Amino acid sequence: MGRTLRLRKQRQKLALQMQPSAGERNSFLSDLYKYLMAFGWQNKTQLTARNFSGTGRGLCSKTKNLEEGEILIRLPVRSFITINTIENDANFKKNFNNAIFVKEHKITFQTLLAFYVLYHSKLKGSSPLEAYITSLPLNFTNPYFCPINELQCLPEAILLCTVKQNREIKEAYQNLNYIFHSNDFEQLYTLQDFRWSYFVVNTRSIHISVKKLKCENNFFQPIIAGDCNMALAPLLDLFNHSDLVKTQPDLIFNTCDKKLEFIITLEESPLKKIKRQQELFISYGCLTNRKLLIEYGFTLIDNQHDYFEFSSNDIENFLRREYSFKGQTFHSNKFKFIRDHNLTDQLFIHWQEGISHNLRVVLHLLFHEESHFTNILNQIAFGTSDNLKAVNEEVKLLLSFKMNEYQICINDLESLKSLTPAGLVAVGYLKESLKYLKKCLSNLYE
Ligand SMILES: C[S@@+](CC[C@H](N)C(=O)[O-])C[C@H]1O[C@@H](n2cnc3c(N)ncnc32)[C@H](O)[C@@H]1O
Repeated sequence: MGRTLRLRKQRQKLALQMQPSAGERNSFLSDLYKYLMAFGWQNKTQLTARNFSGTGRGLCSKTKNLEEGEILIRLPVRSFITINTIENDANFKKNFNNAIFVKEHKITFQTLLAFYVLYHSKLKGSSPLEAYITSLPLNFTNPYFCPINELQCLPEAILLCTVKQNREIKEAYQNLNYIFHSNDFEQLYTLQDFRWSYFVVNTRSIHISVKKLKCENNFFQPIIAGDCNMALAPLLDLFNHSDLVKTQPDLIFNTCDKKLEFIITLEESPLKKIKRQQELFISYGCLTNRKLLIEYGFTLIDNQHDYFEFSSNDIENFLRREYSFKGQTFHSNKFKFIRDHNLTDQLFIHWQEGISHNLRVVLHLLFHEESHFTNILNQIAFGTSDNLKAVNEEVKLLLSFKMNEYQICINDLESLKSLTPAGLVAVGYLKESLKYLKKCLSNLYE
């Protein structure tokens, strides 16, 4: 069997495995409805969950056609898991002794929220959040979940992001172990389990202003680094993302029951009318495919918000390995200047808008500036952009260099015997990036 056919079959098999069987399908929904209705929720838009081809599980309206300007979902904020939920959970708080909270072991609210989900997932039938916990996915497809042999095939920039996530997760877990009041912490809550709950929060949390929540207790306040403007929102977190829609989240005060409500309005959609049973999307923000891959474990085809970012390592590798620069030397003062002035931030290319200002400056300084004296470099970098020479030829070489690297990554991944769901998603990202780089390159030749 050819490699492409084998991979296609593998992809189809995995897609089937990831789909719940007929019996399991949406069995969580009725309990989730009951959970929400206990807080006064009315399913005004008749939302239901379904499996959609291409995006997996998502939401649609069972009976209503919806259009721009309409509210997609309206939920009572009391049904969310917020800092208030945690602060008001006396049983949960019993596991902590806030007298030993020290600044060396501070945790982010994301960590506390992730641990709260994990804690409730272990309570099984006795958790008031059981209906919500049951609605959560068991697996994720972020590159973080790629096994070593797949990770080794990924581009350095992706690998570095997963290394960073790993460091943050381990540090968070150690800090939780320190503040949790039991010697059995690691047996009760394994690092493996914590990874799951960490990604539950990473892929599903929403932003909510803590000021509007009016926090009554502050037991955890001394141990939290940063703000608590984050929440888990049952049902709402079943909406998939689209780059083509514009949605507006709002926190409003319902004058009838005098309670806070969270609503999402559909502001713009390419489909003016979304028919019943058709998938409803929200926007998670203007996110690039790299961000979607790292944080959410998926990518979009022809993502409207995409651009391609280069790191300082990319530029260094390009100078070191590009064949046509063999024998060429680049003065170390230029590198120092570029680093010291943070010119390696925001090095990107957009297929229509071209390269970012910083990328233009960096390529000019490296390839077109004869002087290496700081005052001259300063004048060029921070003077008018008329001083900058055209760098099209260097950009073409940089794009070809990067395309070659991505093609090698794809070949390496596809030559593995089998790929995990996370590996398959990573291949999809690489192919989409390659397509994007080709589009940028062909624009330069026009
Ligand atoms: C907030 S949840 C949305 C509901 C999720 N599909 C579920 O079954 O629970 C976010 C996750 O959904 C998936 N997702 C969201 N939008 C997607 C899209 N356009 N295509 C593919 N997967 C998507 C990703 O796995 C992401 O991490």
